[in-house]
Amino acid sequence: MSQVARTRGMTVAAFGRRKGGSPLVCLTAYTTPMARLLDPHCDMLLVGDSLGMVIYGLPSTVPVTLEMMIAHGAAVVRGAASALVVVDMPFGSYQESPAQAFRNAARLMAETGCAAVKLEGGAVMAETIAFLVTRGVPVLAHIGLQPQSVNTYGGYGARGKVEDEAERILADARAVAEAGAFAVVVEGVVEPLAQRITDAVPIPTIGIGASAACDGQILVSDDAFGIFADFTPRFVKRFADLASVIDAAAKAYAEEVRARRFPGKEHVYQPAAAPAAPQGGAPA
Ligand SMILES: Nc1nc(=O)c2c([nH]1)NC[C@@H]1CN(c3ccc(C(=O)N[C@@H](CCC(=O)O)C(=O)O)cc3)CN21
Ligand SMILES: CC(C)C(=O)C(=O)O
Ligand SMILES: [Mg+2]
Repeated sequence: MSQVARTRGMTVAAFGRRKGGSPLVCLTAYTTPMARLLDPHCDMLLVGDSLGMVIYGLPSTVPVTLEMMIAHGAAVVRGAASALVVVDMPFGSYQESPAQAFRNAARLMAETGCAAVKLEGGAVMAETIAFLVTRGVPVLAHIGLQPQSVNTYGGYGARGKVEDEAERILADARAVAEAGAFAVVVEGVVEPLAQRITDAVPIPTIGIGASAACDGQILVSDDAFGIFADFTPRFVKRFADLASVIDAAAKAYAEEVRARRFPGKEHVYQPAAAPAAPQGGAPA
């Protein structure tokens, strides 16, 4: 509970003004060292509930807890100097009522120092978004593919392929913008729908699997850097193959340990140098 409000770097207001400008650059981060590395390059760092699948090995984001989001949110805030830090509200922490959402969003903000929270849902969440925003909690909305609803929807397939679903998602975008969300993540929708949404709302659209028509882009950084490969959605581009880098480093370490080449002399603590020969008399 010792986080101080951040007074430099990106604000939600400045983020919102980037609508239609140069694309907003966003990535997920879950740890302090990764936040430090990504911050100079990003407008926003999202502490996504994808951390459940990416770093805890869970089968979906559904079991992720508020405590996990608080611990990782605080870690990312400690590593971020200028990017906006947004923390995902986990499944079950906001769907019950606006009051429940406020209580848990307030904990996320107070205990991590993040600038805003994200929650999944369109028109159904509009009342909750307005309740939070009017009480001091900036909200990033998330529409289209909503991973926390995998059990009701039944999969992670693309959304808005047929016109009636596309119209519902467009109505979701309008509803969250009207409710006061400062921006909206649009996940897994066909390109023409991403374009219609981006044209229809006055807030930035941040796409993931939603084409270059959006005002910005986000990816799970472990996907983009080739660390996570349990599954690879079509929308992921691998900008690095860190899995190979780590594999080669672990192999080299194992070989050197087995050959007793590591640790070397330079890695080993030595006893104090032998004292000079006594000159007679007791030491001072
Ligand atoms: N590592 C990671 N990256 C993500 O983008 C991500 C997570 N985890 N966890 C939370 C959600 C889940 N997401 C997912 C998960 C799987 C697919 C996927 O398998 N997509 C397939 C199509 C699946 C289908 O048609 O049913 C694809 O080919 O894109 C997409 C998004 C996006 N989010
Ligand atoms: C992929 C982004 C949008 C997300 O919600 C997450 O990482 O949990
Ligand atoms: Mg998420």
